[in-house]
Amino acid sequence: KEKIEFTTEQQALMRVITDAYNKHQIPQDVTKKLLQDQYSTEENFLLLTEMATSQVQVLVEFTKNIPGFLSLDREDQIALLKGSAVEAMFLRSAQALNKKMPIGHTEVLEERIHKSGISEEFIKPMFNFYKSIGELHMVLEEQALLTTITILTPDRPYVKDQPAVERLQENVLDLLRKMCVLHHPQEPQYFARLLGRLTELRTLSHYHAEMLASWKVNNHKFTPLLCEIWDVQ
Ligand SMILES: O=C(c1ccccc1)c1ccc(-c2nc3ccccc3n2[C@H](C(=O)NC2CCCCC2)C2CCCCC2)cc1
Repeated sequence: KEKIEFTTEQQALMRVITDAYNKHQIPQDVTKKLLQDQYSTEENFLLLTEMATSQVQVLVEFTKNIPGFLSLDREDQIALLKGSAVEAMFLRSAQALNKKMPIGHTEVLEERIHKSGISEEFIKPMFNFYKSIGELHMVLEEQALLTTITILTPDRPYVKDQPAVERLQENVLDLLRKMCVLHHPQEPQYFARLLGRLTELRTLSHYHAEMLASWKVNNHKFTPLLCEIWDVQ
């Protein structure tokens, strides 16, 4: 059995990232709202744009707490945020769906999402992703580290100093690998499975602009922040 040792730096990194992940999350009221009422397609679209807008704001605050992020080139910081915002949104959505809820609530929530106005062709890949995240039973630290790794992806469009991002990402990858052995000792491939989800996530975000266009509403109105981040309008 491999003895897991964390260096002092790794312990500090884990704490900073976990605390920031906990602190910067929108109140899970989207699930409460969805469980309360059945909304029209228009209302659901508006709800998504509101939730996604506040989630981008929260993501910006979260990245400020990633050690080294603010020392990156300023334009690279923007490129990393822009490149990871949709993926971070789907990760948060997956966690919102897979959260422990009273009996029957998850089914109601899934039903409401199915009926929200999202076109059928995108429902399947989206729920496949949510299910594959749920099966991993990630602990909170793993969720926080996985989100950080997504943000610190060196090969996003327009990133100039990729090696600087790689160095930051490597530290977080090393820490996540150890956390996986610690929390899932019986599953030696767990770390690899976790990283495999990032490939699925990138595919989802690749189609996102097209997915939005297919949402059955007349005019797709977005906030200025979403127009920036989502490449829409
Ligand atoms: O961009 C999306 C898309 C996908 C396919 C086609 C077109 C757009 C696309 C993206 C997230 C979700 C999505 N999956 C969810 C899983 C569980 C709970 C809510 C979820 N949502 C939406 C949501 O508000 N997500 C929040 C979660 C916190 C972080 C910010 C985002 C609502 C919006 C009201 C209607 C029903 C779903 C649903 C959809």
